[in-house]
Amino acid sequence: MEKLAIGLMSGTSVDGIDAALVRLNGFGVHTKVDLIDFITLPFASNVSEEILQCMNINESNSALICSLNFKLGYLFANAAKKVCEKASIPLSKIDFIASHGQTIYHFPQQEGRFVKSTLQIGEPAVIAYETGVTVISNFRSMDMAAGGEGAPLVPYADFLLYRSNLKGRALQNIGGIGNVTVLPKQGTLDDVVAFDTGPGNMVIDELCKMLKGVPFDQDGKWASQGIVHKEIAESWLEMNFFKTSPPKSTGRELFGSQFTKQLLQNWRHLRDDDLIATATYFTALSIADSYTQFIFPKTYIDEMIIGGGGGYNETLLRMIKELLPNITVLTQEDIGFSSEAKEAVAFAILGNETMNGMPSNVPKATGAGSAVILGSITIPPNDRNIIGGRI
Ligand SMILES: Nc1ncnc2c1ncn2[C@@H]1O[C@H](COP(=O)(O)OP(=O)(O)OP(=O)(O)O)[C@@H](O)[C@H]1O
Ligand SMILES: CC(=O)N[C@H]1[C@@H]2OC[C@@H](O2)[C@@H](O)[C@@H]1O[C@H](C)C(=O)O
Repeated sequence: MEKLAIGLMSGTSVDGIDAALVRLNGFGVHTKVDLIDFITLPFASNVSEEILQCMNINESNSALICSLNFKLGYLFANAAKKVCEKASIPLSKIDFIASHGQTIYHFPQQEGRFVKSTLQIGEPAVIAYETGVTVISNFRSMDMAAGGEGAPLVPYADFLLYRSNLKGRALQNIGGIGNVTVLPKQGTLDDVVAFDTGPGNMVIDELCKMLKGVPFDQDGKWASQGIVHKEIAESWLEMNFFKTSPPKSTGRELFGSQFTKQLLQNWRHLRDDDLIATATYFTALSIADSYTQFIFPKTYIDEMIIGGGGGYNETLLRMIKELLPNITVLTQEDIGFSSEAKEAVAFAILGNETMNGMPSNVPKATGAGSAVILGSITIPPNDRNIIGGRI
């Protein structure tokens, strides 16, 4: 049966809310998905600052998180309304909204008194009330309850959309964080491997903010003008995270502003453009090294397909191609999809699985003990039929 759904995503870059309006047919391996429309609503600078403050363990507090949860709920609801307006489709025609929310903190493993846990905020009751549409949210918690890291979750959608009988594929996302889904040629869901490769644009963005007063390195321009200090980037790769075998996930906790401040302190003698070039090479190297260590020994890869905003950084793309000369490196655009919309579409697909009672984590990717149905369902205020059988 055909369904209309909206996927909402706000990622680790904290640049804005992506909203993808999609048409879905079927579920599981029979899923067909068409992107009808897509928007990004950038965060006002005071909102992104507040989110970053909430994420910072030294600056956050419970009042801030309490308020931001609702504030983001309204912003997510607005993004859903706006994408419907753009597509001239009334909200009343939407079957469900799948909202990833904003990750505020992520402990993939226990750290001292902090137990393994993850928190995505953006109150689903507000989204359901404001739109009158059923909302699926809190996707990561059930995977973590089942022993997983709660991330990455997109691999399930990657398997449905990009598996191939002819080619081994690696879907490389370069958002704030980098993560890869490995789809062996003729593989089944059980053959899918996925993990976070390290920083995506996070360190580059931080350097651009601190050194240039701009949010990111547009098309990789600053990096293209700088000199790469390969030996310095290689020394950053000595961190334990890069040596750990998958499953593994990471975030701003490891590669956020603290990390970049430390780099600036240690390498302050380098020219600004050289630091940005070296950080860009660091991302490229961390991706290439992940493939060499953990993917190539087990799986033949024909092509890497890059998604996420990093796909627009031409210098980063060139460096990845140079470091991995034996595989074809493409972007989502090269194969007729959208780099920006990919994750929002993926969450609409995960929401569809939940509404059909299907598990959608990939235990090998997250480390969960079993495949589980993801998400919490929030019923809109006046929908009395939903428990009676529509789910
Ligand atoms: N034209 C461009 N040139 C260079 N970099 C760009 C460009 N457009 C976007 N980016 C980068 O992409 C980032 C946003 O990427 P994206 O929206 O995929 O991240 P995200 O979804 O927030 O992160 P994650 O996938 O880790 O959750 C920006 O912060 C910027 O660094
Ligand atoms: C905890 C969390 O929000 N993790 C994100 C983050 O951003 C990229 C990478 O780190 C990935 O692990 C994950 O997001 C994508 C959407 C995922 O779950 O597949």
